[in-house]
Amino acid sequence: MNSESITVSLAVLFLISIYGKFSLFFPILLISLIYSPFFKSINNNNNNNNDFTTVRKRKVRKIIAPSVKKLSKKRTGDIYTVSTPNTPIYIFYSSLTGTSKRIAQQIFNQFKISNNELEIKILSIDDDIDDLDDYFIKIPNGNPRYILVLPSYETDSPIDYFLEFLNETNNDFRIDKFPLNSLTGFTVVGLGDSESWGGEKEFCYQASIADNLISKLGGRRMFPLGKICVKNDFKNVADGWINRMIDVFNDNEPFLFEEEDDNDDKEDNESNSSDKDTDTWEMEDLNKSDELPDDNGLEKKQMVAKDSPTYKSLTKQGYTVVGSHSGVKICRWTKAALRGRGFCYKYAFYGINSHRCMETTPALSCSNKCVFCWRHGTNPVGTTWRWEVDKPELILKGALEGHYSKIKQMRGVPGVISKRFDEAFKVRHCALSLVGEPIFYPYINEFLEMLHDEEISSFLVCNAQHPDQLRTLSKVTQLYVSIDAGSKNELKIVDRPLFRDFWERMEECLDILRTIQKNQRTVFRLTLVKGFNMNEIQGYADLVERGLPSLIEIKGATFCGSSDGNGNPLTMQNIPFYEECVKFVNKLNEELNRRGLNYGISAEHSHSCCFLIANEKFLINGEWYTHIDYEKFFQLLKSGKEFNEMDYIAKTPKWAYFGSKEGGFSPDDVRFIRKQKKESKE
Ligand SMILES: Cc1cc2nc3c(=O)[nH]c(=O)nc-3n(C[C@H](O)[C@H](O)[C@H](O)COP(=O)(O)O)c2cc1C
Ligand code: SF4
Repeated sequence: MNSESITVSLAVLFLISIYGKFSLFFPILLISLIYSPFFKSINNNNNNNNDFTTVRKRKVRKIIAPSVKKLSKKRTGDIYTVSTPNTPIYIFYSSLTGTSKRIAQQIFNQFKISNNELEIKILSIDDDIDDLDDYFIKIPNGNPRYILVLPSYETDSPIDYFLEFLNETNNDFRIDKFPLNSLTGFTVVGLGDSESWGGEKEFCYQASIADNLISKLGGRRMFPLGKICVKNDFKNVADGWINRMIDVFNDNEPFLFEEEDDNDDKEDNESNSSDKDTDTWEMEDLNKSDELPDDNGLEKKQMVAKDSPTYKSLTKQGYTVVGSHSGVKICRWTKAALRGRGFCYKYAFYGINSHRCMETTPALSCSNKCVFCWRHGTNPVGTTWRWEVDKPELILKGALEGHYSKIKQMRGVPGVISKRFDEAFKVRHCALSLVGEPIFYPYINEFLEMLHDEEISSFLVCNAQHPDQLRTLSKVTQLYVSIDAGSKNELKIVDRPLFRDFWERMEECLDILRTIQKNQRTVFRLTLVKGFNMNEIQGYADLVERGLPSLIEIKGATFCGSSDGNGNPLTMQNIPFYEECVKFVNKLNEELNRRGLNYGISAEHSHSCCFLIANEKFLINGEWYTHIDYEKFFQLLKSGKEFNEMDYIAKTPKWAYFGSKEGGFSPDDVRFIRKQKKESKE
């Protein structure tokens, strides 16, 4: 306790003691408050000791790095020397606009030049690491050394998720309190812009938080946190930090590491406040923008703020960002249908008019990082909603405006059919499946109701990771869950889920489909990726048996860019051929029938390598009824009565049948094959 607090406390004590009968109670209360952890933490936060050899107070732990020697014990705790043999080095970085990636690469190259023998790896936290647990909970062998290169963004970015992960690990009682103890050591370098974000809690603030959290998780700081401004003598400062750091890492000189003792807590707390707070950073800084505080008193960021790199990346890819977390994009089938060049597979399977369909999402963030997803590295990820929330009215209005403005741009395109162009200005279908996870949006039910009020059908796709939201989801025209693999191992590889209990979550979602949501028209969507998820027929059949969906859509993955820097590791080798997909579909159908589950292959859209297996309740008198009577659906909704998926079925046209000569291509349209493709076919 410092002298000011003692003076204030004595004055307050004196005043209170003049109240006769409370004279004993208040002084006792005040004294206990002064010694309480709350007062202590306020007091401690005023101390900004940045000595990198000390760490925050914590329980004493077993030191398991082999090269740690106890030097002495003093009142504040034990002091160790940690020698730095040539253990492997891991350079982690996160980068939205490339600067941190370049610095990480420079560190990698310089280490290589200085010591060719060194085992050294460079990893993008966002793209190369499927599971953060593998590096920040279970540590790779050999007591490695970690170097983290982190930019700071006041707007939401993948770094927020990384910091959230470190913070959760720090608070998770199931996990070893000091998982980073087996590292030989670590250092962090932050990149930021001190001209625009010069405040103490702004400049490189996320690197500071990471540095603090890694230390709390048991990491031993081998070199002080670096903060480099990209606008201010950038090259010199960066070179200086990197050179000194590499010298220190290579010189094998032991460094000091101090740890606090938990035995004489009270005494230490009282007398050593000055060496407790190496960190002036608290978790509130994770969310430090000036937006509305949430229920926990934390401040919230926008998911995709207008000035963020994510916004730029999404708009460059043709998305219209609506509000701060929703998006709309005109689909290539919508354009094709406007030009009479064919409808998407949903026209063949369910009668969706592609030119009257809007593809949108009220939540651009996702809790997976699927290998076949067309989103590119910068997209927001998270397991909980940590952003500002936009109202459903704003989202629907903005999405329709964005969609119509893109339709308008099509007016001069050769071949646009005027009737379809007119119709396109009254959207009839909404595919909630663009990127991200629509069910994550806190007002998804209100949003659906608004769509239905406008007589817009809703096809909602979810990733089977949010059972709580699925349980309370209201009626949709068609409810999808993505089933991206038939086994836990494959699902982890394909979806790269953020949830640790991703498999159990998926199983729970399937149980919900079979029970609570049994009246919905449910669809499993399988995306086949060669070399990833095409073998586990038994596993897929188990999942079908568990969820009992009305329909199963099976689609060969489409190629959406190289693995070069966009977080998508697929190449053309992973895209299955039509015949390979047919083989898979036949096998799955046979397995379902073998188990006594009545499904049949009903339709196909060979053009996009897409197939439909349907429950045989949709096969009436030898004819398939997988199409939807949309009018009927809205009538039923308005009636307020209970209804199920069989109440709004319609007949499937023969040209959409599996094996038909049209292969699901609408006979009203003309198939257009791009010149290049045509030539290669010929
Ligand atoms: C939208 C936006 C927000 C930023 N916010 C901060 C900030 O809060 N603090 C800071 O020090 N730098 C901030 N910066 C600067 C970046 O951290 C800096 O440009 C960094 O080099 C980016 O690294 P990267 O290219 O690896 O993504 C911001 C930059 C942008 C574009
Ligand atoms: S259903 Fe999907 S693919 Fe078909 S038009 Fe709509 S958004 Fe495009």
